[in-house]
Amino acid sequence: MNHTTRHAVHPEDFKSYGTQKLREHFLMENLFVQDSIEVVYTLYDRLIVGGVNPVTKSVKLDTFPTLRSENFLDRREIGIINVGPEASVTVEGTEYTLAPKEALYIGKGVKEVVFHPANTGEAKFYFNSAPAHHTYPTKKVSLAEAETVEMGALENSNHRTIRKVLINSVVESCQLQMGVTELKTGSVWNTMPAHTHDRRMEAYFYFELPEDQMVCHFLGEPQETRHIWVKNNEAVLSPPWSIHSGAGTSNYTFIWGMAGENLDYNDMDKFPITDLK
Ligand SMILES: O=C(O)C(=O)C[C@H](O)C(=O)CO
Ligand SMILES: [Zn+2]
Repeated sequence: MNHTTRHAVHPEDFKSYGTQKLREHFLMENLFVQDSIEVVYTLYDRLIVGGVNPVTKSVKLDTFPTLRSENFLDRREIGIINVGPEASVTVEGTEYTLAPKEALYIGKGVKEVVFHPANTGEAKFYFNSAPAHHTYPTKKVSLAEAETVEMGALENSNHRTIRKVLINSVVESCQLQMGVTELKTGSVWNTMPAHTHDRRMEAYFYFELPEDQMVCHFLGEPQETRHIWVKNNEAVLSPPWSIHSGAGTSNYTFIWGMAGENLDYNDMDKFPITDLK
């Protein structure tokens, strides 16, 4: 397992950041390394962002020094979404086969989680993990079980399907929420009108983006926005004071994950498009 730490940034300092510093603090590249688990430990609600790419062998979710716990999930919960071909995850001996984009919630206290290679193609799992003080049961969630909403319109280049897979109407969790948003062909804008939610931080992971295309991801306070160019299979952190919205040079899919003060997806402050700066 390889792990790095991201410290929290003050919005006043953020205003002075150039391209390199923005990328160092907010962009998460190289989340998939063969037969390894890549972990970014953030100081935003202590959310962990991770990627697993088991190819030649199964890979166990080990603890790492920052956690100072015997097992990764001793004081945490985790949400895993399959971003590769069908592949399975074993949780204390029970195997869960995940079709593409299916999700698995695993509660606090589980001692053993193992990610397995796919039968066809390269398995890839993306995960978010947050501190937890209560144990909720492990649950697999299919896309059909997700709370699904259609948003936007092709005329505004933002027609998309938001699937809330790990959300409190579908699965019990302490603070973690995750979902999968798919842009329709011809639509490129996500999360517009943009919003913030001071009560929760968020991370976006972009995938199903052609290798020669990119997403221009916008972040910052609504009247002090900056951008980061993001490639396929890369993630971006969004502090609670920041908008998180992107426009791709093609359509794409992304996973959003949140942790913080509440579990209320609709608790967000939307900004009129014409107020953005
Ligand atoms: O396309 C969207 O809009 C989203 O998917 C928005 C995210 O779900 C989000 O930002 C939740 O806070
Ligand atoms: Zn949001």
